[in-house]
Amino acid sequence: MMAAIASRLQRLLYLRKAAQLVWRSTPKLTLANIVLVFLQSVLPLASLYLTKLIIDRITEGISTPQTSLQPVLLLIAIAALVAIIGDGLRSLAGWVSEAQSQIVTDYVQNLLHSKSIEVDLEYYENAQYYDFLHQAQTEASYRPTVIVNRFIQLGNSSLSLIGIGLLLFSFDWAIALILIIAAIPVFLVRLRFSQQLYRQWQQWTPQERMAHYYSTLITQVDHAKEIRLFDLGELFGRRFNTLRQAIRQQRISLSARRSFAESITQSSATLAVFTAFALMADRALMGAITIGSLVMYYQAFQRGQTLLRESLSYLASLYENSLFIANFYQFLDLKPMIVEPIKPARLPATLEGRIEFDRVSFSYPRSERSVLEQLKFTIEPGETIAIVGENGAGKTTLIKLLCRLYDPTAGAIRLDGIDLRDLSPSEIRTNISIVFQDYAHYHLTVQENIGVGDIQNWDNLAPIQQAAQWAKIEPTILKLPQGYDTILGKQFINGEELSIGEWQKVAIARSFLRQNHPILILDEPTSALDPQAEAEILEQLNQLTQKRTSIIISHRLSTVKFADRILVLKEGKMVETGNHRQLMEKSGIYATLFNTQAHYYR
Ligand SMILES: Nc1ncnc2c1ncn2[C@@H]1O[C@H](COP(=O)(O)OP(=O)(O)OP(=O)(O)O)[C@@H](O)[C@H]1O
Repeated sequence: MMAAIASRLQRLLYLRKAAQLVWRSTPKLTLANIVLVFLQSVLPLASLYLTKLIIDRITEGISTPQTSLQPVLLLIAIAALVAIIGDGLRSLAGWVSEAQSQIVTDYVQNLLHSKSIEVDLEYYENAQYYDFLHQAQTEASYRPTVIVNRFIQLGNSSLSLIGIGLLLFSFDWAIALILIIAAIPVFLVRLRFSQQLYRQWQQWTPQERMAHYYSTLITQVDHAKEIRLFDLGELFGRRFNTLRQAIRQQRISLSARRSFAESITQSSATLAVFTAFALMADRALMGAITIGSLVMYYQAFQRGQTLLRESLSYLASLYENSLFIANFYQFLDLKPMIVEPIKPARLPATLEGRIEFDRVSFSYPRSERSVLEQLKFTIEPGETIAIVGENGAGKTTLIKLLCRLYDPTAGAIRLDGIDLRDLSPSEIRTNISIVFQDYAHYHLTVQENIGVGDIQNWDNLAPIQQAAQWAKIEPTILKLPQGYDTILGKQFINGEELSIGEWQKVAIARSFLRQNHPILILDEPTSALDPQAEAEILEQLNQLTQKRTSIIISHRLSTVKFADRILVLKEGKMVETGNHRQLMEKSGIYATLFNTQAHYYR
């Protein structure tokens, strides 16, 4: 009971927040919207009154011969002017509301983007996060504008309703009561179906996302080759249809039930109008009211009914929107675990680059499995360390911890003696230059693709050209139609596709751009390169890593052979350490791996 009340109050709070959001993003247009809707609600009252005056003048004129047409024409002209102004205001209001919703949509999208950047990497490995994101993306872009419009419309229709209600009450309270009673069932039906729609929508989200996933598998370039070669199109298409069919059927069935319930309540409301009409006709026949008044009261009753229905429907819509907007605010409330300490420690102005793993253990969130166990080693400034080990040994995970994308479950990682958890994540990351195993392909120009490695200077072509030369990709770039200005990838017009190895060289160039960063991390940097390119880049690396602390992960033992020290990981534990010669003499895991690889090259 208390929980239900708390959740209702929370929803009211979300409505307020949504209204504030719209106000913050478009104050002028919101004000214009309020004024326009207000004016639009006053005009119908004026035209009602004008209709009464016109009819009364005509009936008077019929009974009094030789009455001039002029006063009636004047009234008709005023009524026409009011109608024209009404049309103009409606068009203007349409434009204002469109402009407002465009701005709010982009504003909301920006909030979603900021939160997506802020949350931990861990959220991206969590299906519930994607459900949240999907719900926020599909609903939040337009709901805040709808909420504000509903508030304004509710305010206005309530104002008009008060006017019409007073008019009807002054005529006959029973008629006013009929008006109210007839509207209540329509309102209750709307509330009930809003709740059902929301509940079902929450259940649909994972299925909708999965259907969307199958659709992207079929339509996106990433899988286009395999879809054709393995003939997967029909299978994925079928799965998409099965999911969509289930959702569609539930939607259609809910919509049918809603329409049926609405038609019943609506018919009773229509019956009420005619009952009221009969009562009014009786009064007119008894001579208690003029024909003009009959028309006015009847129109007032009809208008009052529309207004009341609208007001209640705006209320129901506010309720429905409060349900749907809740997910957006819950998404915005997600808290990153990897945060800036309240008083971050500062790294020395010139970082030495000593890295210390002090009995570091790690399990991924929501997983019992230990990925790293009691890792203890120190990398001295300027040292080049290689990490080897079979697939799944924990090499990339170790790097993710070092970049503070995750925090260790136990133990500590220190940079120049300072625990990473005491440092601001951005300060750690600005000292590291890295090539990830699954580096990104940006469908941007070549210059931008390399420039993202040092975003403060990405306009500066000279260092980018230098990095491209070191990564041995410049000859390829110069052959592209627009050189460094060529867009890479085929997503956009005039885009040029590179080979996988060429893309990898672009990623390497990106990391070379940060040549002043004291720590260099390369996770499988040359996996797609031909032996010649690999040798050239390794040679370059040797020069660039002279004074930097460097970590290289590679399965190609020829790549790691030259490292100062090699760490061998097995199932998250460090099982051997030493330089190439020492490890070969030891005849352990490393020596076996090296000899196996060498055997295949002989
Ligand atoms: N995001 C994740 N959530 C849960 N488990 C993960 C995640 N990423 C990796 N793992 C698990 O952690 C273990 C270590 O993975 P990691 O990527 O560090 O291995 P690796 O040594 O780099 O392997 P490879 O040589 O194949 O690149 C694997 O068993 C993997 O299943």
